[in-house]
Amino acid sequence: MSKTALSVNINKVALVRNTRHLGIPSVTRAATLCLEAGAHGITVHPRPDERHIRAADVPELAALMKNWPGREFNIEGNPFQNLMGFIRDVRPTQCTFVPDSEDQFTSDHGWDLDKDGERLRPLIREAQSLGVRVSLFMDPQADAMAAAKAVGADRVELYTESFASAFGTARNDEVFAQFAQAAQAAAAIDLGVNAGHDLSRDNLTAFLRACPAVREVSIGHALIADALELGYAATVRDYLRCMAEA
Ligand SMILES: CC(=O)[C@@H](O)[C@H](O)COP(=O)(O)O
Ligand SMILES: NCC(=O)COP(=O)(O)O
Repeated sequence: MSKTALSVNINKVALVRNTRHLGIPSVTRAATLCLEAGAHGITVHPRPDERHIRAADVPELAALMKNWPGREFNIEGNPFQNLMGFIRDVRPTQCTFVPDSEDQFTSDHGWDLDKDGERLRPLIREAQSLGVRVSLFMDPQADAMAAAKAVGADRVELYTESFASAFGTARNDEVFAQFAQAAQAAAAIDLGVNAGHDLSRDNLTAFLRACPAVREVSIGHALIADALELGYAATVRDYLRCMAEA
């Protein structure tokens, strides 16, 4: 069994649902099937434009998660936009602060803490005072980990797109080393490390071998694409197998 938790991001289930007014596929049913198959948590990123997860999904998922003690609900978003309202209302296990603009195509960079650290600090403290763990979405820069710790974060989430796109290419080793160094720098100062973005069945085992200290991976796009072919249960079990092989 892997030491790392798998949190399934179900944004893309909502994306398909939103193209009709029929309520299918259901995000709560998707979450239930993933949890039944052994996923350790569920992640959503309710963007202000509600292109996939809608505000109304969040309390429904929070209520569902109460039936799964020990499993984690992670809400991602920008705390200067709509995220803090969700945190105050449903108090998830974890929130991940992401510096996306309102119309961002998808997340594509981590925080610049020189610029935003001081305005994040009170929001981090507020979330923690509500019992919510705070993770900061960060680029894989070892020298930025101390600043994440200094503003009060419990964890960082390393933005893994560059890992996924370098995987198996000439840049493979250089980028692996960059992630390993960032994860080690965080662990050395007792800052928990999560990771996510474009992780898949192809690159997940290699990622966790390079960064064994990672506490949680959140995976959505590739996992839901696999689930269209294999079903949620077989897909989740296969991701857990990839993690166990690391
Ligand atoms: C924070 C992050 O890494 C994202 O992967 C995100 O949650 C995905 O967002 P979309 O599903 O809207 O692309
Ligand atoms: N935090 C990353 C996440 O939740 C899912 O990212 P992706 O697998 O959809 O790229």
